[in-house]
Amino acid sequence: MEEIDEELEEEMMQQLRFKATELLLREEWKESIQVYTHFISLSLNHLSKTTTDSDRFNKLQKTLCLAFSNRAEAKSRTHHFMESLEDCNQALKIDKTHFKTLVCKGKILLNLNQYVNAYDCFKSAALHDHDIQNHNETLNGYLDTCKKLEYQSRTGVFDLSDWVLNGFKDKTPELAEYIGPVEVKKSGISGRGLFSSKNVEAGTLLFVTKAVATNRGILPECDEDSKMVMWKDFVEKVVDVATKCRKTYDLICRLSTGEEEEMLQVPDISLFRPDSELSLSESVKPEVGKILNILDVNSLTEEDGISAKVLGKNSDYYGVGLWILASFINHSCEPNARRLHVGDHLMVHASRDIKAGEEIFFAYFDVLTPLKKRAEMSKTWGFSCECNRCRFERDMYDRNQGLTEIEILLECGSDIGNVVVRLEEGMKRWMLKGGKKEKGYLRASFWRIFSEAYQSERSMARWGRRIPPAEVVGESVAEAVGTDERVLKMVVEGLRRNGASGGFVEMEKEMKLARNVYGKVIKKRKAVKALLELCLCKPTC
Ligand SMILES: C[S@@+](CC[C@H](N)C(=O)[O-])C[C@H]1O[C@@H](n2cnc3c(N)ncnc32)[C@H](O)[C@@H]1O
Repeated sequence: MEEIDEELEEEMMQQLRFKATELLLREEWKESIQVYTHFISLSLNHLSKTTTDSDRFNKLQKTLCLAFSNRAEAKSRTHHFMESLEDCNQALKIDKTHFKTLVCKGKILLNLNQYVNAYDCFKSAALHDHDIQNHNETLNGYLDTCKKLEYQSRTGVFDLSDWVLNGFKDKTPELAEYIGPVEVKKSGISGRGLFSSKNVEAGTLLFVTKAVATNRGILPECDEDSKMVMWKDFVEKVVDVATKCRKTYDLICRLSTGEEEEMLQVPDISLFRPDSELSLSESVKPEVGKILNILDVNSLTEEDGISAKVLGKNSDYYGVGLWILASFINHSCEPNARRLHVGDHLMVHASRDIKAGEEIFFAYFDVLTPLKKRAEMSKTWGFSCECNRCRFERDMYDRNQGLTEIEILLECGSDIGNVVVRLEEGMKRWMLKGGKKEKGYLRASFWRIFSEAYQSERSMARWGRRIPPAEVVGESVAEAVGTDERVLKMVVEGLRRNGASGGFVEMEKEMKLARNVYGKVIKKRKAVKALLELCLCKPTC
């Protein structure tokens, strides 16, 4: 009787195994996971009873190892990386040289930014490869990738030059996660902030981090409905990742919901390092409401990130994402850092020199806009900006009528050149002592009129002699509130228009400014020049 039962059970296991393999081959991952789970549970039960017959025992162990390995593959395809890793470990417990499992585990570890551990897995796979000819190339590719990413994440040496020089036609470069000279500390602005732990020069890479999730698309004409659909999909993606990875969920939960920021804990920077402890605990049921609040406060859009428009994307492109470490950066209307989106990675670099202990800020929204507009924008983020620039400008509006008069002139449709002259002359009167930085602030706030005036031959013919050259205005803005592509374009066009371009000093000036905008991750001079030319072709916003 027992024998018949056993036979039946074996036959059933055989059928389950065939079915699971078939589903795996058809890439029906979820279904295949289910069948493998059933098979594994029966096999484990069977194995516990098969202790005397060593041949049968070994055969069963072998099929069990393969089942764990295949289920790991299916789980990794559905992004259940932690569970997949557990299955790999189970398979390797049975056979630590199991080629397929070693490769699968290597790929998961690579995905989880565990470059050294991934390298060890691929190396071990290469040692136990029975089909050297077929696998060599793939394995060598993985080994090279691990080495390259480990080097990047250790040294912070990244170079996107070749990609740029190829016109962004190659596939997006592979990037490691990297944490440079930064730490999270209590901020004088609100809650926590990210701070520089060293003196760094403009252009220096501060960190590179991969998105928890992103959602991208082409949205013509600011289509709000489609934006909503994209947002909903994005939220679902974040919840999905949080459900599948406890570590990510724990990190997300450390982010601000915008309320009671002073009570929030300051996390140690080591928590964000790619090699920080992985927790293999089972998946969690995230609090969706909490995640929603966190996403409201911390998601970044790519539409204003330079890569959206420069690095190969068109202007209708809209992308939204959550990058955890970047979420500790507070906003300033005179930022000292910029972000560059490359694929799902966010590269943050200093756009001005930053001293050790100084807080790092980037702009959450366009800061080349008047105070009123910036106040509206920060309100949508749920705060009122108290940066030096906002305080200075608020004080200016309170103290004298000059700026209000400038705004009235603009509203009345006065000649742009005339308004620029009024502003320039007003600034001489209002800022009796130098006020170089303050001039830069106001020029940044009235950026639009400067930019329109320089574009208008009529205005320049009439008012040009009383308007400072474009490069002077651009440089003062860059110094006061930092650079962006529009500032770069204004300076370079100004230099070229005045015939001042081409000399060594001017060339160096252009290159330095471009490095501040794009960061030192574009190493080759030729690539910086290519970006510069691309930026000059774009219409002035
Ligand atoms: C992405 S988080 C920045 C990190 C945050 N301070 C924290 O402790 O997690 C955005 C939130 O920080 C605060 N914040 C950022 N910049 C600010 C600023 N310039 N002034 C006031 N609050 C700011 C606001 O509460 C905003 O909702």
